[in-house]
Amino acid sequence: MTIKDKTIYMDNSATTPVRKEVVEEMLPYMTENFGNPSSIYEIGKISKHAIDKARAKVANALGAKENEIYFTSGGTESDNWALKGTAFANRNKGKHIITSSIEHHAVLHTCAWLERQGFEVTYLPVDKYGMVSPEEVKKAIRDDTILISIMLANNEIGTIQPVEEIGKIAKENRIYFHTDAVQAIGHVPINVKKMNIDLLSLSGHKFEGPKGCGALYIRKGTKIDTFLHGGAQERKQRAGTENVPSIVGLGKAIELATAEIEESNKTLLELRGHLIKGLLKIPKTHLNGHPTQRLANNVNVTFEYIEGESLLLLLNANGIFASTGSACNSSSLEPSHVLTACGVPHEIVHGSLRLSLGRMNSKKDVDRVLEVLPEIVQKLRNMSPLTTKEYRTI
Ligand SMILES: Cc1ncc(COP(=O)(O)O)c(C=O)c1O
Ligand code: FES
Repeated sequence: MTIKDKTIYMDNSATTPVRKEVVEEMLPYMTENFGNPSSIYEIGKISKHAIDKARAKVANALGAKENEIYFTSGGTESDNWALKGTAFANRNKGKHIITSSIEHHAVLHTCAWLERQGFEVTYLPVDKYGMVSPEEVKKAIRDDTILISIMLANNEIGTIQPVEEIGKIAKENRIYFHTDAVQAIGHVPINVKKMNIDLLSLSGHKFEGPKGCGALYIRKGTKIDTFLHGGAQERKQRAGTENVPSIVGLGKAIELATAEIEESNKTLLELRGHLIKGLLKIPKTHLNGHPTQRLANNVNVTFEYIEGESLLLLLNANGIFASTGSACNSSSLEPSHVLTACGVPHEIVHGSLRLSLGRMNSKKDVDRVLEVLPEIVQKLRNMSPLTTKEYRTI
């Protein structure tokens, strides 16, 4: 399906379109510069040089050194590598890991697997805004804690965690600190040194780069096992012929996204404010996530009495693309683990809607959503047996 002029894409937390400037940089690496970066002849060297350039751009965006950046196949691989790699490399020191109950499944399912391998995991609760308390992190630390993994920003509700404080606690206790920054790139300024981050995951397709390409920052000196075994690529840490075009694209995308953070947040905050204000005019509607400590592009609301999936179908029929929660969850009928952890009551958790804004969205799009949504919500409420009399129009 192509995105036609009249459709409105408001699911930028699921993925983003690849930006024109990024595509242009990528193209030569799919055509004339197709060499294998491990080859020593000219077109091989061109590819190798392009990867080095992209690595420098990622390092620059994070305040890291170039030799601390490793390219991967995306956020999921980076999270898996960070957690499994540090857990096994440090198991002589301990077997305890601390994380939160609202992490992405790339972290939560990896933790569950690690538990089956004999590690022990503490899943910290969050407050009603989805915030992890640094005090709770401190209290959860044991003598055998080897890793703390807390995401920078949540993919469903956009809550931004006090990562700098948590990083400081980890450092004081000589525990490795990993953060999943997949949703934060291009929205939250990052400096891994200042924030005391030892490992950081990112993914190209969330900031107008290509899909299937990401990176893991590993602070120099971190004890971590190799995740993919094979050839000597990525300084022998991550085997496999590099995805050169995508790496080049990721480099360009992170460069642009980081340079434009301030300007982009200013625009997005205005749109977000307008959207939230309009949505909360619909009766029995609640904002999920933190009122201020949230990603500038994230809106997540719950409408009482209705069911998110039907809402999405009717929005889709009106050319509006959105999500009920996280992308992978939309095919399962399980209630969102994030909203559940925030204490959203079971009866209404299914009535949630995530609208995530992007550079393509304008005030006109927001106005259109605000024109269409109240009617859809009312239509569904009229159909639902749960709706009380005062919220029905027929
Ligand atoms: C917070 C977070 N972590 C990890 C991932 C997984 O990234 P990828 O799709 O690149 O595997 C996502 C994507 O949905 C995400 O939002
Ligand atoms: S499993 Fe992918 S969004 Fe949760």
